[in-house]
Amino acid sequence: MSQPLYVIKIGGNVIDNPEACSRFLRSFAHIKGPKILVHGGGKIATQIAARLQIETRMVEGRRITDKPMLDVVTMVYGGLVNKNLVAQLQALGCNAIGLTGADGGIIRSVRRPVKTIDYGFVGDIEAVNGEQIHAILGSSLIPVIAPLTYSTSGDLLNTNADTMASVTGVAMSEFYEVNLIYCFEKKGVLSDPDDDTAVIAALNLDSYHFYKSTGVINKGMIPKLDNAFDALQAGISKVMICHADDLIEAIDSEAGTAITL
Ligand SMILES: Nc1ncnc2c1ncn2[C@@H]1O[C@H](COP(=O)(O)OP(=O)(O)O)[C@@H](O)[C@H]1O
Ligand SMILES: CC(=O)N[C@@H](CCC(=O)OP(=O)(O)O)C(=O)O
Repeated sequence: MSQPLYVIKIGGNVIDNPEACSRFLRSFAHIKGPKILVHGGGKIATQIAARLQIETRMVEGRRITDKPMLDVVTMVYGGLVNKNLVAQLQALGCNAIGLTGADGGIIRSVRRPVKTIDYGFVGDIEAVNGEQIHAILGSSLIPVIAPLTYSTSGDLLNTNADTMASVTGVAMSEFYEVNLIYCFEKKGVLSDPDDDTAVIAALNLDSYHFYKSTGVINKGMIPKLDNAFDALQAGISKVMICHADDLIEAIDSEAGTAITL
C-alpha cells in the first residue's frame, strides 16, 4: 500500500478569524508525513475589495473577476493570505512553501468560456503537474497553495479553492494514498442547518441528492460536495468534511462527515 498524503483545504471563514486560524495551523503542524494545505480567502478578498470601493459579485458561489478584482484576489490570495499562513507554519516548525498554481507550473487552467455569464478572469482547471508537486514533497517541503492558476496565454486566473484541493488530491493519488479533508467553521455536513450538533456522520450520493432536494444542503455546500464526490470517483481514498478545530479527530474518523460513493 502506498504512503498516505493529507490534502487539507481551509476555508475563508476560518482564515478570517486569527484565533481559529492559529488553532487550525497548530493541528495541521501535528500531522506527520507528507501534506499539502490548500487555502481559500474569499471573505478577506471581499473585505479588501470593499475598502478599495470595488464591488463583489458572486454567481453560483463563484466570484465575477474583472481586472480590478483580479488584482485584488492576486494580492489577497497570492500575497496577504498565503504568506501569512507560510510564516505561521514556519514558526510551528513546518517548512512550508507558498505557491500559486503558476509557481512551478503546478496548476494550469483555461479562462471560463462565456455562456450566459461572463465570469471574467476565472479559471477552469485543465492540468495539474503531479510530478512537480511530488518533487516538492520529496524535498520535505509543505506546499501551501493559493486559489490562483495560470493560463497558456500568461494570465493569472481566480480559481475556486475547493476545486483546487480536489484536483490536486486526484493528481497526487498516482503517488500516494490521498486523504482529502475540507475544514470549515461547522462541525460537518448538517442534517438541520439550525442545529450545529446535527452532523451527518456519513454521506453518500443518494443521501446527498435527498438532502439537496429538501434544501437542507444548499449554497456553498453544494459545490463543496460536488468536488468531494468528483474526487472519490477519480480515485481518492478518503474525503472528510469537518470543523477546523476537529482536524486531528477527523483524520481518525472521530469527527465530521465522511463522504462515500
Ligand atoms: N447542510 C449543511 N451543512 C453545513 N453547512 C451548510 C449546509 N448547507 C449549506 N451550508 C453552508 O455551506 C457553507 C460552506 O461553504 P463555503 O462557504 O463555500 O465554505 P468555505 O468556507 O470552506 O469556503 C457553510 O458556511 C454553510 O453556511
Ligand atoms: C472563482 C472563485 O470564486 N474563486 C474563489 C477563490 C477563493 C475561495 O474559494 O475561497 P473560500 O474557500 O474561502 O470560499 C473566490 O474568489 O471567492
